[in-house]
Amino acid sequence: MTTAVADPRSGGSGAQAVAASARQLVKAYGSGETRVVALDHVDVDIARGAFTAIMGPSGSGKSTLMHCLAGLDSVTEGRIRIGEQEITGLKDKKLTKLRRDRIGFIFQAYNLLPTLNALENITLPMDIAGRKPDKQWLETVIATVGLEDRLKHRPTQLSGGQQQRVAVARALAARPEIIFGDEPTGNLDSRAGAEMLGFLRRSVDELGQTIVMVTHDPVAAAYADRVLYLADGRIVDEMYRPTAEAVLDKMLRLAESTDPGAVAQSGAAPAAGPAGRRTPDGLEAFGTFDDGLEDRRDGSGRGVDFDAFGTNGSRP
Ligand SMILES: Nc1ncnc2c1ncn2[C@@H]1O[C@H](COP(=O)(O)OP(=O)(O)OP(=O)(O)O)[C@@H](O)[C@H]1O
Repeated sequence: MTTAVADPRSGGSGAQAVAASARQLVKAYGSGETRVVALDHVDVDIARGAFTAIMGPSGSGKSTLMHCLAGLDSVTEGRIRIGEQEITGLKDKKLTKLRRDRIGFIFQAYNLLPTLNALENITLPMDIAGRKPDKQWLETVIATVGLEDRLKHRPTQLSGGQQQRVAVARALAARPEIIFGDEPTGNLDSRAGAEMLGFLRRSVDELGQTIVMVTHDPVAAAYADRVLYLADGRIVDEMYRPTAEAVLDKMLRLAESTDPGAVAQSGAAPAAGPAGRRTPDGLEAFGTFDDGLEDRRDGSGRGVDFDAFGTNGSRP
């Protein structure tokens, strides 16, 4: 299945620049009886300057897709491009350089170096690449993630949320061509998560940053411009301008179509009640169903400093 980057906001006519793409991407692990096809002929274009979320049940291939797109994992078949450059077939050294110079990462395990303080961790990728940080931008990033008074602290002296903010600041500071995040807000409480997502959103809107994020959380996905749905290693659906409700609804329908029993057995009554309370059971296949949905989604939930991050009104 081919997923073109048509932008419905421009009436579907204007094709957007592509930041990364996969063509007929196959990723298989193991061999013989233990062979697992994690990605099954995936075609996808990731639009430049847009925020893309990847969703799908546990084991559907989300992380594998992200790792392959980011050049962190080899592919079994197919081609990956970052911008115009094909990365499949690149030798390790070139791939490492490409990742270092052009890609930013935000993982749940923050991968901060314990011997460096927060500021040093934030600027480390640029230091390694021999690039001077743009001082003004660095200050903007640090101020926005609220780390000004923690810059001299080492990771062990920071809370989990602060460490994650360092990791996000590190990814953004170098202004990479594309940032990949694997559940970037997974370990944050809802307030810190909303702040982080607001900041990522702002970096897309105001700075043209390209972000790809794997998430299980409909609220997080609602910050994106586009949601891709994976099931069994294939892209089975997508949604532009998502809302948390619409994402949740789509997840429910996909869970029903891939495992009708799960939703039926849960006693779910999809027509009744608020979407967020329907069928946590039926959504288990999607991993961590976020029970805090309503808290963060309702009108008053916007008090969670969305304004401070310039996202008020439009998201999630
Ligand atoms: N290193 C590996 N060796 C063997 N199989 C693997 C490996 N990594 C992933 N897989 C398998 O590939 C499939 C896709 O895994 P992947 O981690 O991409 O799924 P996911 O959608 O990110 O799942 P989750 O939401 O649970 O993190 C799964 O069946 C998984 O068991």
